[in-house]
Amino acid sequence: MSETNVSTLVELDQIEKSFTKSGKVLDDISLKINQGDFVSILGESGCGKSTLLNMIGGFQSPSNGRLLIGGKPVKKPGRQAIMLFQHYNLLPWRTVQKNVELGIENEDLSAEERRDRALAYIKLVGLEKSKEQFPTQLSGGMQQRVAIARALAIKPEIILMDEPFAALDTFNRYHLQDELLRIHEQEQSTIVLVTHDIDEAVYLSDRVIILDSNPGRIKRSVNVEMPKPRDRSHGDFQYFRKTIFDAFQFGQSENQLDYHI
Ligand SMILES: Nc1ncnc2c1ncn2[C@@H]1O[C@H](COP(=O)(O)OP(=O)(O)OP(=O)(O)O)[C@@H](O)[C@H]1O
Repeated sequence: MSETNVSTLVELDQIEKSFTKSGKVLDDISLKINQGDFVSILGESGCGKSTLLNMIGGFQSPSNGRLLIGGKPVKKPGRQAIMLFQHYNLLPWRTVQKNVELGIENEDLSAEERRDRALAYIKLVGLEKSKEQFPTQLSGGMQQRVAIARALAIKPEIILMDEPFAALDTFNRYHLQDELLRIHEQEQSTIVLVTHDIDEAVYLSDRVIILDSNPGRIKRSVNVEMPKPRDRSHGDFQYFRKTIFDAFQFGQSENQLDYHI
């Protein structure tokens, strides 16, 4: 295998993951993610997408293989990779401002520096007017924006997203996808997104990794070579959707598919 170069942020080399009860869940996963990449992982339910994300985040260890972030083995969760979930995990008794400050309370910052940094990311996600509100006063889309601001304030090297927009209605989901693209461009973040939504993967990603099941292996990697922001009605967009859809359809009857297209 080649040496990790400057732009490679995450490197998985022949990763396997087995659980005592479930047996081998992931097999022979080799993948490089460059700094600033937006990579989506698509696959059937239970194929190991969350397990893969958890390993990159240091929440679980590979059974075999090598997993490096910035050239160093991932041994435990840390600030290098932050996970965002479908449920926003905000503290209901804290305001937006205080929720965003939460992740940086252990950092060596004065109260003013902490407040200013949190506020900068609250502004970035367009919630400045809501900074003194509590989570229950916000829509689901706004709560997810708070969670995104909280993750960004930590300045992680990589943001891991496990179906972050699945709980939102279509309108809010499209809106948040556009926000995420803007943030990705502005912050040059590295993002790994697990999704069931082919349209979402094509709209957002530089690369879509399609996993097989039992055990989860990389079936196909598709580079979505289209400028952003993307037009969902463009022929090239349809082409990438179809390419990915066909990769799933192979060997399956249509009624087994559980994907939004
Ligand atoms: N801690 C664990 N102990 C035992 N088995 C586990 C554990 N975590 C995950 N698994 C098993 O590993 C397999 C992959 O689970 P995982 O949650 O990674 O799949 P997924 O692709 O994210 O699924 P979904 O799309 O439904 O969220 C499943 O069979 C699951 O039961």
